[in-house]
Amino acid sequence: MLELHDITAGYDRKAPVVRDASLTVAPREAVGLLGPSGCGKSTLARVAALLHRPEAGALLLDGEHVRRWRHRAPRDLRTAIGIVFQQPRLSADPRLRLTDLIAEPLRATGRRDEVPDRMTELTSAVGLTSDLLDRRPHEVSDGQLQRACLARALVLRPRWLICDEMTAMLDASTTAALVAAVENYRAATGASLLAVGHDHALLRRWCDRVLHWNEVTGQAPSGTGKLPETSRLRKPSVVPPAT
Ligand SMILES: Nc1ncnc2c1ncn2[C@@H]1O[C@H](COP(=O)(O)OP(=O)(O)OP(=O)(O)O)[C@@H](O)[C@H]1O
Repeated sequence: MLELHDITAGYDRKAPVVRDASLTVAPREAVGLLGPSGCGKSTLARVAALLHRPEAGALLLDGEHVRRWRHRAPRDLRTAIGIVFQQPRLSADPRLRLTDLIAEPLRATGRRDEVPDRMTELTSAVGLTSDLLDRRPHEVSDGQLQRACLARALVLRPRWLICDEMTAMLDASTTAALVAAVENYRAATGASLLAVGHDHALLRRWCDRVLHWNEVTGQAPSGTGKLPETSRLRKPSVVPPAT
């Protein structure tokens, strides 16, 4: 279980961008988080991924209170969470070939011997062809680079996966491929998912439950006040190859 309780976080102590946000993601559950641009979704996602220390509130992972963030977070907790960001070019080291980008977390955690097997599994899982693996980020498309970023997020077999607007810049075919890759991974491992985004239709198809920012922060809903309904994704069984 991933639990965020009354999280307050931001970049200026006097003006936090997230105030009293709470949500939980149960084992094997896929939770979608919707909200207007700039409300603080990515900041909350980064708190959940142990990348941003909150000013107040509690994060529990399987009942264990997280007390340290970023490089101070315990390795077993850091490696239990995988995150994929919206803009692959900002999150991928431009000097690394895709093969090194994907394998880097294994090398950083002393698991080099797993690299060959994991590369074979993951490149097939995310639909990356072998000719792309020797290229650097500027030599591939956004969709191909995002596939590599997803493979990197999965390489340590995280128990929780956070997709922060993972498909916002991508076409429908690449979006379907990446969602299918995530769902195939979750079906095989039982991992949980927090998917942040703006696309109501996609999150409602993809996730077991969809929360609006108003619900997470306890603010009064704006507009009609009608909240998204829950429904399940009909999963594509084949990951289309990278284009
Ligand atoms: N590193 C930073 N330093 C200062 N302010 C930041 C930083 N990152 C984000 N912000 C601000 O915090 C607020 C929330 O940003 P955040 O990215 O969490 O929102 P979001 O809901 O994910 O937005 P979007 O849907 O547009 O991606 C915004 O006003 C943004 O300008």
